[in-house]
Amino acid sequence: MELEDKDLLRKQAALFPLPKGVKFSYGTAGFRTDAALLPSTVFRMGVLAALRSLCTKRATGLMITASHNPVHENGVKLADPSGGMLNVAWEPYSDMLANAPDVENFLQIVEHIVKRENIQSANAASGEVLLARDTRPSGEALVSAARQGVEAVRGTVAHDMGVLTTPQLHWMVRSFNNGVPASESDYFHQLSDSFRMLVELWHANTGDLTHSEELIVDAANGVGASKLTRLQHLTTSLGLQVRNSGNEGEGLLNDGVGADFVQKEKVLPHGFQLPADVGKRCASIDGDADRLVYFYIPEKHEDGYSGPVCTLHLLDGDKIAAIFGLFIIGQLHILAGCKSSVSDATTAHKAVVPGYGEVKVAVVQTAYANGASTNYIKQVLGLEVATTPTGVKHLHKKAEQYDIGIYFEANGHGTILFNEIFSQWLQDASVQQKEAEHRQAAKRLVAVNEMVNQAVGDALSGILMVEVVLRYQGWSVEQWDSMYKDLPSRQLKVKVKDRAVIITTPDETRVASPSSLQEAIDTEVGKYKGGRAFVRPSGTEDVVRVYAEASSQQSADALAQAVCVLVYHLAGGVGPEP
Ligand SMILES: CC(=O)N[C@H]1[C@@H](OP(=O)(O)O)O[C@H](CO)[C@@H](O)[C@@H]1O
Ligand SMILES: [Mg+2]
Repeated sequence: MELEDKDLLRKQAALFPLPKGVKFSYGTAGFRTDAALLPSTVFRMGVLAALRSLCTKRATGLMITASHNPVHENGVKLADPSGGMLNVAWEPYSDMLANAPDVENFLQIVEHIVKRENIQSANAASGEVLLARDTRPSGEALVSAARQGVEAVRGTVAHDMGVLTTPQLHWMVRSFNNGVPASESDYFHQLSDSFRMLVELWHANTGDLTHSEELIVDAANGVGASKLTRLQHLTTSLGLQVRNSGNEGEGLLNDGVGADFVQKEKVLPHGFQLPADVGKRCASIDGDADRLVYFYIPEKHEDGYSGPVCTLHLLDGDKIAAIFGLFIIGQLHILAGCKSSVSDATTAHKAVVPGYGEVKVAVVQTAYANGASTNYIKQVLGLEVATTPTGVKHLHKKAEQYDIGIYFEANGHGTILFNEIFSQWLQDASVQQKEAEHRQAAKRLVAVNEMVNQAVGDALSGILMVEVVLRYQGWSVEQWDSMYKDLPSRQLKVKVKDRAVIITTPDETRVASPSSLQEAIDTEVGKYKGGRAFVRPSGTEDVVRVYAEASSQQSADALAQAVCVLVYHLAGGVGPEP
């Protein structure tokens, strides 16, 4: 690095001293903590985003959000030039920079990165970083810290894209680097145009539009609310009612609302009532609108269990993956000339499409996927299921290995990826195929590729896709729910002194250390019919997560509770015994 570059960095970095006694970790999805502790981290991530841009000679992204965490927290995530998450090989740099104790140490790490990645210093503006934030009050000051970080690296400029959802920023980075229109308004038009196209193409299908009721969306009092409203203005045939918009009197961001709350607690979010909302099709998105789950309040409870679980029926990321898989395989069958229709998935098998060959399709899940979804996707849809560790960066990478990769975490974060060669083939097929039916199936898949965010999981495009498939199927939310019945499950958290003492196997289903903990879990699981349980340290919260499945809800609850007690005793629990 040249002397003047160093001087500029040194001067700017001195404005953002590291808070005392805090250790930062990039974790599953970027840094998250109390907003007051973050200016130095965000400044330093601005520097890293700039270096990554100079290194790749393409734009990168920096998002200020703490997703589903409470409103006083904030965080920072970086987007790679592809629009995906920061390249994992660069994650160690982010940890090193964020924890550098003083300015000189920070400069040394920057120099190390510059040297190792062979980054040439630039005079003209050759690096670009797109910045955005969610609606948190601390966001504006943190974007300013990020901008100062970006611009402390000579040769890079920051573009403040304003208040956006996380997936919008990722989409913009990807589009910008692909040289296609990349503004927020382009995003909305791309989504709404492809939705309209899919609705038009539905008329050619055998499905019947039996539900015309509007969808009610819990927007977590977050950034997704205003974006959904905007989307709805452009997409008139999408009946939508947005609740928990963050308007006065509607409550705080993520407080008893949003996809994370609904999926983990399985209770109704604020703003939804009995009996007024019984039977309605509802959805929840999270604080930065990258997660989506659906739910409804059933007319009556069939299982007689009076725990909190009965309050709503949840259609989580697994069920979204299942309905997406059903649609995709249905269209591929049309292209392959199979007789089975979209609504007859029982005959599903590998799709061999004339002119292309076998289309490789898979659903990618994590250990948190409900066992019943995995069985359904494999056995009924006939699709391959691949498994990765927690965190969309892992799922996304795996999904890229297929012609069509559908990935979802149970919590509702996921999307459908199309590989470039296959998507080009589909575009050609949509005009060149001899049969009108085949051209239409190809057109539908082209529209899905356009509509569903190719950079990251996106609750807005996810809603459009679910609504399209429900129309094609002529299904109500209850009919969708009945694709398969979830195995009863329970997810809990345990506080321990240092969650890093728990080391899991790469697939996260077993504890490698301390080994006494895995032995104790095995013994406990053995007591329950159809039992399954695993624990892992969270990458976003200071807790150990416990997951359990069993043949009844009472058993799943009891198994999860028993495993919590084991973690508490064998991995250094703090506070009262769970
Ligand atoms: C069990 C669970 O839901 N874990 C979530 C959560 O990660 P943890 O590492 O479990 O805290 O937040 C991640 C980021 O949003 C998300 O990708 C992941 O699925
Ligand atoms: Mg989120």
